[in-house]
Amino acid sequence: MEEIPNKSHVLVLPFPVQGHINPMVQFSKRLASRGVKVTLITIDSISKSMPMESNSIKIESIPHNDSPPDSYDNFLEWFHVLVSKNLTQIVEKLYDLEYPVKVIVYDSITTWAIDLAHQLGLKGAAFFTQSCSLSVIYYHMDPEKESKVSFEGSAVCLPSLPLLEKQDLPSFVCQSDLYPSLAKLVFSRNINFKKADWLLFNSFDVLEKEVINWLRSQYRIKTIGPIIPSMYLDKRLKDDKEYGLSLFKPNSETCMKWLDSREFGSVVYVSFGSLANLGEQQMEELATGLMMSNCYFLWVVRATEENKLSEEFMSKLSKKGLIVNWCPQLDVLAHQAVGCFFTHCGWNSTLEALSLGVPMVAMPQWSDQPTNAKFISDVWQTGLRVKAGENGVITRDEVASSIREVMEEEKGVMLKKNAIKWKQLAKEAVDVGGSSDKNIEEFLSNL
Ligand SMILES: O=c1ccn([C@@H]2O[C@H](COP(=O)(O)OP(=O)(O)O[C@H]3O[C@H](CO)[C@@H](O)[C@H](O)[C@H]3O)[C@@H](O)[C@H]2O)c(=O)[nH]1
Repeated sequence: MEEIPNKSHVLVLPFPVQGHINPMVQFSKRLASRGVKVTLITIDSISKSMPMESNSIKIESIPHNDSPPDSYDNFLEWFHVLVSKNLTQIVEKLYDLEYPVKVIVYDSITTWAIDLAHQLGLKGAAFFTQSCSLSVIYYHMDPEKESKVSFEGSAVCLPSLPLLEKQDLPSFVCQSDLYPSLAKLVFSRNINFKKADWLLFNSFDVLEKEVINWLRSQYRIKTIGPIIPSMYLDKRLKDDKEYGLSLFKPNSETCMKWLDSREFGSVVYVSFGSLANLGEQQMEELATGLMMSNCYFLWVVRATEENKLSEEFMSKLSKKGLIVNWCPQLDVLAHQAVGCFFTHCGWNSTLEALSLGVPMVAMPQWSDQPTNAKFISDVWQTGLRVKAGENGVITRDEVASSIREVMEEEKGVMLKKNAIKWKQLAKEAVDVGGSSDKNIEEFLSNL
């Protein structure tokens, strides 16, 4: 029987930072591959600096005269104002009888988008760029909630989650005084549970089974991940090798050439994502620890962080390592020379490592990363977590010994075995008929 085309038009509105753009652009491509029309809404400073490399989705870019503010909080407010001013006009411009705009898929952090969607007579789907576990923690520990759970003892027990110690909790829970307005904003994501028409999570059922079951018992959530370019997992979308909208320019050729000349499983790939800033002392310990591990390493140090590397380290670098400002991370993780990923545990990096079967050394920094590290080390058992010294700094010895444990010791063999198991399960989730695939299908058929 011939399939009836789904003549819907979906608008996708990511919060414009790399870790949020990647999964939402990728989700857009997944939808477009099923015949719906998809328009990604972003801002000029993003679309102009890096033209989109996908012709399956259209871009609607909002012009702005001023530069986006540097601080995260101010940026969010600035983005809110800009979108509010322009959204009606964009929706009117996209008016099409044959492919009517039906829904806005918005970043769960921009909770105001659900009201805008509803005012325009559209549905709103909140897209969560972090794990389901995070949402359950935020749900129970929301300071505004009357029956909130507070962290007092040495550990907290929340429904469906493993026992969480202080070091496993998101930074906004333990250090809310450190980032008060950002913390408020993070917890305000809970509004999505009340208002959104759909709740879409970049995760997959078996990965966070208990947590997802608990969330499902309360809300109609849909898991649609891991949402990474098709060529690395299910290979269903032809030529889908990159997310497509990179805010940093990767040194692809240098990285791949360097990796090609290394032996199987001999390289540690090190990256802290697009936002983290390590202190100078921590950079020094990390740099020395990498040298001491005696393994080859490919380290992404963003241009703004490079001045933290000492001359002494740089003078010895070429014997063991390569530093680049940005790399094609998926290609790197998929390379046979890479034996482990030394990571800050951003949710995308975590999912990418799981999907490509790469064991990890977890060195979380803030936000959701400590909880992701807990799952990596204790639940999925695909990595080790470094232990901080008394002043909170991870020492050179700790860096070197953790790497050696994953790269050379018996424990590393077990971690690799588990990593391969998760790779297979991730593939099954997104393959035709898999749990995430079915959820995307269902989302579209109910538009
Ligand atoms: O050299 C690099 C380094 C990273 N990446 C990509 O950039 C993304 C980074 O995302 P993520 O690992 O999630 O880290 P952050 O950029 O730090 O992401 C922010 O957003 C995530 C999703 O909300 C959160 O989980 C993180 O804690 C938060 O810091 C990934 O897709 C990587 O593949 C590259 O392509 N090249």
